[in-house]
Amino acid sequence: MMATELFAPHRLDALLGLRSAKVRELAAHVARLASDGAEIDVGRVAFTTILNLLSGTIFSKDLTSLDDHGGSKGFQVLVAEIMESAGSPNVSDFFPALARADLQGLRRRMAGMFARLHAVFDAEVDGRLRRRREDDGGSRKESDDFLDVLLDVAARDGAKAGLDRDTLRSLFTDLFVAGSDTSSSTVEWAMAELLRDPSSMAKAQEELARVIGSRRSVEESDIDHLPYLQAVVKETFRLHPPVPLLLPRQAQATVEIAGYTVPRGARVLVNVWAMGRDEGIWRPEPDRFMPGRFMGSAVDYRGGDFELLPFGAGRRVCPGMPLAIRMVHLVLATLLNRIEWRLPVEAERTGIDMSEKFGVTHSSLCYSYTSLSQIFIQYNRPRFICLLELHLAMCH
Ligand code: HEM
Repeated sequence: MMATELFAPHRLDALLGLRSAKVRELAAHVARLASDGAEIDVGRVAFTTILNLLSGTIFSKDLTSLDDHGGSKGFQVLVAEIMESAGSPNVSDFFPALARADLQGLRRRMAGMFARLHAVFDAEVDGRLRRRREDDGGSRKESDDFLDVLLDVAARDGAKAGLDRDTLRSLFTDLFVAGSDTSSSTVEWAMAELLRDPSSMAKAQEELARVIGSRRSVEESDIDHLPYLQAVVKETFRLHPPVPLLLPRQAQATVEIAGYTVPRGARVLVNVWAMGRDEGIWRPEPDRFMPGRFMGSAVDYRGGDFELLPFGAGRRVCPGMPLAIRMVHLVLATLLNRIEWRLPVEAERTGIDMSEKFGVTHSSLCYSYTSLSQIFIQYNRPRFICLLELHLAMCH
């Protein structure tokens, strides 16, 4: 259903105007901060914008705001907290016998956070059902967003559709948790890499100036005409895949792969982080950010080229990929279009801290025309490498 209904091109196209409005707000927000001489927290504005792009697509509504007034931050803070807890190493994953004891209290904390998140979703569903009842006995469509599609299917197929309240809650939770930090951290890594590499930054901005001209806002239809921007996104996925080990798999049968025996029932982690830096594949300088390596190359990230798999591949490939690709290019292009970025004096002197942090963490990277304060981003490299070696050692 995700592939055929929710993320189908016609559905995403139908909500194109809504996403366009969100990135226009982002452009205006950044311009306002810049004219005030304020610092711009790239991680925060990207995260907020992506959350609203998602909530627009799902509920036709903003669930947070770029401006800090009012209580609009609640939802954003909640999603960020869930990401952080979900990404924390959990002793129970490695010693299932201890799971019931919930030694770190993670399960208890997550349950509380999910209850708050579900209350937000319940309010959206209840409100929509009420309005649909008021409109022509429930037959009129409100907006063609994901919620309408799901309620239409539930109304048409009844219990057969399997879309009861619990399922809707889980589905929305999956979409927000899986779709927000992954997309916004990609934008943030791309900006960090471009700031460290002025010649790539200049190329991306020249291309935007050529293609977008004097228009203030970038549209999704422009993306096809921005090959260098696309190369920047590919190079960012190669070096900084937001899900570095994909989702765990379990071997259904004992198989031999590259000289290793993977026994039936073994849990297998695919280390796309290491694959993206494999010097046998990525020559020259696999650790260096060089978007130009993708210019004129047919290698793509949609699951067909096994050297670049930020969205996974096969039956469990990320279902949100069509939306993620649109959002990441759109937000990145909006931040780069007609804006001259510079690091703050201090960061200019010390360099950007590009170290990675364990967990699915809402990162914070601040820039302005004149300043950047800090950066802390995901995933601890050594830990992931150790984990993979441990698994291979266990399987061998
Ligand atoms: C740059 C952005 C994104 C990246 C890199 C990404 C990557 C991934 C990866 C690697 C997986 C696991 C696939 C596998 O193990 O083979 C996954 C699963 C998933 N993604 Fe994404 N994702 C992104 C954005 C999104 C968005 C925007 C949504 C929805 C709004 C989304 C929804 C999901 C869901 C629901 C799953 C779980 C699918 C399942 O259980 O099989 N993702 N994603």
